[in-house]
Parts: sequence; C-alpha cells; structure tokens
Amino acid sequence: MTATIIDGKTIAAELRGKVAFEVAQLKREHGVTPGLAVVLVGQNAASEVYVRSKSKAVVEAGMTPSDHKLPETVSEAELLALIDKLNKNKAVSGILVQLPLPPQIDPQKVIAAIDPAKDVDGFHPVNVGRLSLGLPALVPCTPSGCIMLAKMVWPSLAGLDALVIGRSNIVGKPVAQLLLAENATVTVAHSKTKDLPALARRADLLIAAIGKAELVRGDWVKPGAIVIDVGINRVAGDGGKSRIVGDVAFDEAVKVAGAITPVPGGVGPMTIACLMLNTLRAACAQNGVKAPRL
Ligand SMILES: NC(=O)C1=CN([C@@H]2O[C@H](COP(=O)(O)OP(=O)(O)OC[C@H]3O[C@@H](n4cnc5c(N)ncnc54)[C@H](OP(=O)(O)O)[C@@H]3O)[C@@H](O)[C@H]2O)C=CC1
Ligand SMILES: Nc1nc(=O)c2c([nH]1)NC[C@@H]1CN(c3ccc(C(=O)N[C@@H](CCC(=O)O)C(=O)O)cc3)C=[N+]21
Repeated sequence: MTATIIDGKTIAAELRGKVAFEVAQLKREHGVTPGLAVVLVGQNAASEVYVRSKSKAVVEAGMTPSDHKLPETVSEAELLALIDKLNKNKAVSGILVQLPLPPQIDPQKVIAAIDPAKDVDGFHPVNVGRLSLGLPALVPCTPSGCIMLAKMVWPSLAGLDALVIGRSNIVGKPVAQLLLAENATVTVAHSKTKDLPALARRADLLIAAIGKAELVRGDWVKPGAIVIDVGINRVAGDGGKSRIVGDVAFDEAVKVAGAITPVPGGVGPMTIACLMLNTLRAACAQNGVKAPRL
C-alpha cells in the first residue's frame, strides 16, 4: 500500500478560487477591495520568489497588491515609519513583513508595530494570545494550511495522537495550538527531544516543521499515519541545479503513511491561499462586513 498524496496545489487553487468569488461579492455589495501590503527588506533570492508568488495570488484574487522593497541597510526606525503609514492607509487591509529581517532590526518590535487587525501573518502578540485563548483571531497561514490539508483526508482530528516537530513561533507553536483546538492530543518535539524516532512512531498525525532535509525517515512513521511536511530545504540536484525537498524522506514515508503531503506542492501553496483568506477576512472585519465561512 502506498499513501494518498495530498495535493496541496489543487486544494490551494480551490481555496483561492473561493476567496476570489467572495472578493468580487465584497466589491459589488460593499464597494470594498481588499489590499495586501508586502514588505521585503534586502535581497534574498528565496524571499523574492515568495513575494512574487504572493503578489500574483493577490491580483488573481481580485485584491490590490502593494509591494515595498527596502534596502538591506534600512534602519529599524525607517521600517517602523513605513508600517505606521500602512497601518493608517485605509486601502491596506493586510500587512506582511517578510521574515527573516537583517540583524539591525528587531523582528518582535516590527511585528508589534503592525495593527493587529491588519496582521495577516497572525504573528502579533494580540493574535497569538487570542489564538491560545480560543478567541477569534487572525491565524498564521502555514499552520492553518497544515490543518486544512490534514482534514482533507481525516475530517475530524479529535482524539488523534499528533506530533509536531519544531517549536518556532511561525509554525510549530501555532500549529500545536490549532491541533489542540481540534481536540487532538498534542506533543511538541524540538532539538532537545529524546528519542524522536520512537515518539514519531506513536503519532497518528505527524507535522514536520524542522528545516532539516529529509530528517524524518520512513521507519519513523506509524503505518497509516497522516504526514504533513512543512519543510522547504534547498539541496543539490542533478546537473548542478538545486531542488527543494521537505523535512520528510518522501520516497520512504510514502510507503508507510496513510496520507502525505509532497514538497513542493503541499503546504507551500496552502500558505499562500490562507494568506489570501486572511486578507479577505481582515478587509471584512475592518469594514463591518460579516466574513464568509470558507
Ligand atoms: N511551506 C511553508 O509555507 C513554510 C515552510 N517553512 C519551512 O519549514 C521549516 C521550519 O521553519 P521554521 O519553523 O521557521 O524553522 P525554525 O528554524 O525557526 O525552527 C525549527 C525547529 O525545528 C527544531 N529542530 C531543529 N533540528 C531538530 C532536530 N534535529 N530534531 C528535532 N527538532 C529539531 C528546532 O528546535 P529548537 O527550538 O530546539 O532549536 C526548532 O524548534 C523550514 O524548512 C522552513 O523553510 C517555514 C514557513 C512556511
Ligand atoms: N512574514 C512571513 N510570513 C511567511 O509566511 C513567510 C515568511 N515571512 N518568510 C518565509 C516563509 C516561507 N514561506 C513560504 C511560502 C510559500 C511557499 C511555497 O509556495 N512553496 C512552493 C514552491 C517552493 C519553490 O519552488 O521554491 C511549494 O512548496 O510548492 C514556501 C514557503 C512563507 N514564509
């Protein structure tokens, strides 16, 4: 038996289509066009790829993009001044500051400066707190995408033994909160965890957000488990080219798992689709319109 491959690309395209439909309705009925501002500091090849694909998705959803490129040497004060301007701009529904930032800039200070109502990344302490309290919040995009993909193959996660590998503020911790909200029994592992393979073998649902190419082997996977691979790792490929692989050794795990997400074409595209959804939700909330249930 080989696993069901969860087609993130197709599922993400469907979600983006639904968002575009709702955006058109919001424009028609309320005269509101959602806008997403993306701020990129410095020149990082990978970040530029993400920013381009975000802008493309924004346009396709019928929303207004505004991209702000700042030099690597920009001061924290200059970046904070731009955020203040975007916070006050009514045409901007969502603000995303691409991470990581150069060392002269404190990312926590920048995140805290974003109006929580425009924090479509869900990284602001207000949204983090609201998520952990179980209150409505803007929820981080990659974690939401992981949950949506898992629920495509297993609609109720209640009672599942879930293992999250990774405890970052942008993936591991928020995905653990969302799993808890879905009534899964959640374990969070990290670099100090003892006997990770044994822990992984107990998991009905395994979410890998580590940043280590193919760390999770096939024999770490419980037969029939759902495996969600968040990792994006660039490795040397054939003919001097690079290719991207996940945190899971896909060719091994696909033989054991019940369902698995590929890299590319899994969580990555869902992250972008969830960003579109958050921007729509933010625009609705800012204009007193009830957000659609998508
Ligand atoms: N598909 C998408 O949309 C996105 C993909 N990513 C990708 O996901 C991956 C994780 O990203 P991010 O959370 O930002 O990464 P971080 O580097 O911030 O966090 C990595 C986590 O993995 C843990 N870890 C590292 N090595 C091991 C190990 N050997 N065993 C167990 N745990 C380990 C770390 O533990 P400790 O805390 O102890 O250091 C840490 O908690 C990356 O590949 C990134 O590119 C990220 C965002 C979006
Ligand atoms: N403020 C902030 N918010 C983020 O959400 C954020 C960030 N900073 N910094 C970087 C990470 C990474 N990230 C990805 C988004 C999409 C893909 C994606 O679409 N990947 C495709 C293609 C990848 C490729 O070919 O390079 C795929 O997996 O199929 C990947 C990674 C968002 N991040």
